[in-house]
Amino acid sequence: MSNQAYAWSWPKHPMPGLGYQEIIPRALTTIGGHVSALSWMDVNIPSYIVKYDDSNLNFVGLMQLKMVIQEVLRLYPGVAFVSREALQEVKLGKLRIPKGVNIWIWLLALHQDPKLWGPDADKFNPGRFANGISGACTYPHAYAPFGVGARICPGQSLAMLEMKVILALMLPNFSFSLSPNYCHAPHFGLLLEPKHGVHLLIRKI
Ligand code: HEM
Repeated sequence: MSNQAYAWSWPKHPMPGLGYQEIIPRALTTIGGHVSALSWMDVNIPSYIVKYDDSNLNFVGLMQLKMVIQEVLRLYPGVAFVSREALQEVKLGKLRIPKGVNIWIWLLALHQDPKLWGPDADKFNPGRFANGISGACTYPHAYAPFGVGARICPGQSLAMLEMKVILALMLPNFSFSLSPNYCHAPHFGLLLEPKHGVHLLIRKI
């Protein structure tokens, strides 16, 4: 591939799969659309990622990449809600929940509540995770892209590792920006999906 820009469209995945099939294109779109917002890193995106042929692993880079993924999962949790059934009547604050009622916890609302995340709750700001999840929001359980409690996603560590590896291989070698054809339309199917697919311009670095 020469260093000219290529248009690329990541189609909607034909079958609902594990969340990262949606998260990787979403991460690239978010990164492509927010290159200036990443100036908090004070470095170019490609330079902070590990290169596998380097003998010195760049752990700071990996931490920052983790923060980028965490922020993408906050704004666009692939699994948009988790549900629980009340096995017995329970009181949550002033709310009485009868036995047998299904409760849907809508992660988009939880992840963008300014009372929990501050006034920039709707902004892409990976730096908020610099001191971990508890440093990013007032109530750590409010961050739940992998669910909560006993039924929390058992694949979360594998998923985070896979996303880091995939992005660490792509970002040092290609730059991404949004195509003028991109239409921002998060859509709730079984997963939170880009309704019209993902359109990116890719340039070999
Ligand atoms: C970005 C990727 C992923 C996301 C966002 C994600 C998210 C979730 C969420 C929100 C739940 C529901 C948790 C709850 O109800 O509290 C869940 C459950 C589950 N996930 Fe994932 N997941 C991902 C990747 C994976 C991977 C890679 C695996 C396996 C290799 C996996 C296996 C499972 C299983 C088996 C459950 C059901 C757990 C149970 O009900 O006890 N997930 N996931």
